[in-house]
Amino acid sequence: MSLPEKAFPVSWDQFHRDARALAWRIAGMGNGWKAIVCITRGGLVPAAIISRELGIRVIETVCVASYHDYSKQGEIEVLKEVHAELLANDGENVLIVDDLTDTGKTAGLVRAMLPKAHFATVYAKPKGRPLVDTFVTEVSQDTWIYFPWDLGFSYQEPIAKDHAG
Ligand SMILES: O=P(O)(O)OC[C@H]1O[C@H](OP(=O)(O)OP(=O)(O)O)[C@H](O)[C@@H]1O
Ligand code: HPA
Ligand SMILES: [Mg+2]
Repeated sequence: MSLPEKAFPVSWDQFHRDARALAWRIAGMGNGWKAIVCITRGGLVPAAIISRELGIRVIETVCVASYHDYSKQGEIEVLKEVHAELLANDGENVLIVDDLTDTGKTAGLVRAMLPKAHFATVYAKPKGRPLVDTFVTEVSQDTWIYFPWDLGFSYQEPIAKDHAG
């Protein structure tokens, strides 16, 4: 992946609102969820917010890592699988939660484990979008989303400084 051109920084407040908006969308689909499977680590924060909003108290993890270096995707590694009990019935009534889908590789991998689960992310880029069922905000493929847990305060160059046209 080449270095993304645009930056989309997200504050805690904005992330909380967007994750809650995702919970509202999922709430409209009924309340038969038997568990959330969150994709660590990014899925942990939206899973906590959705769990609180929808009263889903069984939370499982699938531990996946692929971006070892900032913005560079390596081999996807599954560090921990989903518990066998949730794999039964192909993940029916299971809600998979992640912070975003980018190339869709992570979503594709986890979807294959739980083909009947509902896949929800807060943000989606065009390549990953077809792999998720519900999301809140789409950002372009050449944008890097900066999550509040990765950020500190720093000076920002004006957008027009190096931007021709
Ligand atoms: O659609 P993709 O191109 O597969 O990228 C999306 C995945 O990348 C990030 O996770 P990452 O592997 O960086 O691990 P992390 O959640 O621990 O930060 C993000 O949280 C998604 O899970
Ligand atoms: N932001 C943060 N983590 C990511 C992204 C992104 O845009 N794409 C894949 N992992
Ligand atoms: Mg992740």
